[in-house]
Amino acid sequence: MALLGIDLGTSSVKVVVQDIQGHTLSVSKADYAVTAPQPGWSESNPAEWWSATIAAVQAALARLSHIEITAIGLSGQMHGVVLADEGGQPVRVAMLWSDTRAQAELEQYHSLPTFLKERLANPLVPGMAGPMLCWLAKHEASSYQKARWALQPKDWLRFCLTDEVATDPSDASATLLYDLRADSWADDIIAALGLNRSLFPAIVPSGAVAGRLSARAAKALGLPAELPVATGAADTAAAALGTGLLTPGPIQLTLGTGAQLMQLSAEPSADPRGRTHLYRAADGTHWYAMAAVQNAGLVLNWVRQMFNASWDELYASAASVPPGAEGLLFLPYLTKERPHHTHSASSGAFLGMRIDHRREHLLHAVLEGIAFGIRGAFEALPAATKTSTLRLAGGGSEHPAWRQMLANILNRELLSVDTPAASVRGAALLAGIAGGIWANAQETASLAPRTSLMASPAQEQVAVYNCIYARYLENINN
Ligand SMILES: Nc1ncnc2c1ncn2[C@@H]1O[C@H](COP(=O)(O)OP(=O)(O)O)[C@@H](O)[C@H]1O
Ligand SMILES: O=C(CO)[C@@H](O)[C@H](O)COP(=O)(O)O
Repeated sequence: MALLGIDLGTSSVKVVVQDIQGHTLSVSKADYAVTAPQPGWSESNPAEWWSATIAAVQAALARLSHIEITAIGLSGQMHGVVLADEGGQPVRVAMLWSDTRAQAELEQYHSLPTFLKERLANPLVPGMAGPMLCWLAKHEASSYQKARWALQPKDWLRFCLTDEVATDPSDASATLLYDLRADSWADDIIAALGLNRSLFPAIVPSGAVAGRLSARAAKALGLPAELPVATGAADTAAAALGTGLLTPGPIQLTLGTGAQLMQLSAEPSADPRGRTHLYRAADGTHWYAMAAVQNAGLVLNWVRQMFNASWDELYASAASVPPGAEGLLFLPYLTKERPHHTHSASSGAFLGMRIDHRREHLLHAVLEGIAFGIRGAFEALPAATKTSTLRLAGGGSEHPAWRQMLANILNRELLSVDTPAASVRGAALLAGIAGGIWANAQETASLAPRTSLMASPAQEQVAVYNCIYARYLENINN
């Protein structure tokens, strides 16, 4: 008996086959493109998601012989929107969380009555399904009208697997179309924005069976038809479940194309300063506060392309150049950042460049700039000052020199969670709940991966970084 987890990330799809004791039997991944056809736009082609999923599932299964998959679970990048027709065909490419074209449409949100805005319990940012649908309705009315469904990425993928449409609370709550108190689509807000309510699917618990693998999808993946497919969860929520984070307290930092700092809460308490998000967790009982960083791995991807640098070269610069890159400071605002600070730079910059700076200074400064951005987000979480340790997860957290830089800049101990990919492990656990292995998320607690100390802040560097961080804050506030 084994479980199949699929995580539809921003840069790649990850697949895991896991046994019911929580051991990883096989992993695979397949990449796809994120494109920016115009400044501020961020899109992916769902057809590439589907072909990458087929390739990754086939590759994961090919490494195993005689494996019997009991159920499939999903997780995925959050906030974006796929407009699909009745049969699930996308009517245009997907718009992603890093897309900022709907900035002007936020005005529609700002003009909602306060009692309605309060139900959203979240800061208003453009890269969420709600504002992006307002943009589509206004600027691409033909696609908007052709659409039968407006889906989050992993919900579209499940549609391909099962021919059934659904979403779950963790993804629905991250659309700016959800009432966090009532735990349902915010019908009156959807109506006030002039959006069509019937675009949004039923909300089904993350660990419920949302459909069964269709004969067509089964043939493509090389699996038996009729396997139960769990509704699944948003990637940050799935990462908490996958790392065994099932109670309020610890703060977890997930580094991927974006970076997220999250902490579970027992109550749906919105951030009164409007700096951090509040969403539903994957366990069906908690909420979580999240400070999300747009400019994390996507800036690493950009700098690698610009400088034609390998991952090793990029990370080697963390140790080969002294803290502060000898006066060079990078502001990582390549896309509009989420509102952790009252002000933030509206574009990226290298500041303090001199003739003696070499390529590795630029690479090093980029790593530092991203880490300063993560520190800003961390400090926006109300519990940050009480926390001396952070749990670290995600595909962008693997290099020791980068982890050490993060520990020094955040001035926190970093714990590693012993799992190759947290979100996809969460997806596999949700498959287990849908498949009847566990009754609920709490029952997976005994499978939690081990944590161990991975990096401690070096105090002499912490002091240096505190000064450079002050310079960073001054510059982003200008
Ligand atoms: N050595 C590395 N190989 C691949 N990606 C890396 C590496 N180091 C950092 N990254 C970053 O991590 C991201 C991939 O992490 P992952 O958790 O798979 O993200 P996602 O879910 O966004 O696809 C990439 O966008 C990249 O910026
Ligand atoms: O935007 C957020 C959270 O607000 C991310 O959770 C995205 O969902 C992307 O995650 P990765 O694909 O970078 O892991």
